[in-house]
Amino acid sequence: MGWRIVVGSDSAGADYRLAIARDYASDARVVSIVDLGVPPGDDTPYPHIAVQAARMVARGEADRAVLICGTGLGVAIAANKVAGIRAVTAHDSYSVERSVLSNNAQMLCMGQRVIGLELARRLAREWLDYTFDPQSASAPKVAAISNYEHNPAV
Ligand SMILES: O=C[C@H](O)[C@H](O)COP(=O)(O)O
Repeated sequence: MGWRIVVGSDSAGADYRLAIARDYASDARVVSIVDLGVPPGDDTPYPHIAVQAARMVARGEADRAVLICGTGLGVAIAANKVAGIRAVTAHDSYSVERSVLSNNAQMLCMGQRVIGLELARRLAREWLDYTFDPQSASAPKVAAISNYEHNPAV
């Protein structure tokens, strides 16, 4: 299987987003990349990019998304407003691994003002090594998250 990836950022994350998109363009595991922007200097607020990316993943038009902003926080908060989305901010290798194996997260968010470019590129690359195991002990916990989405009053 090849990954269908969407990338997006606000202006504060544009440089890292472009670098990661370039890496994915030469990664044999990636079959398609949609770049939602924005260019450096564009003042589009990060929630609009994050929700656009999240909706693409939720609709099944992309498998995974990488979002970059200044901290990686705002894009994750915004993306998680979309039903079915599990977006995480992760800046270390172990968290990136567990975000998939424990949480089945489809969206990785990082902060251009928080970590170095080479680490961000490495984490974006490592992230594609992992797939969630629906038979794992983590699966019922992820299902419990989804149940709160479907039954918010419970
Ligand atoms: O989480 C938000 C991001 O870091 C964004 O790039 C910058 O947001 P701010 O301009 O509101 O600090």
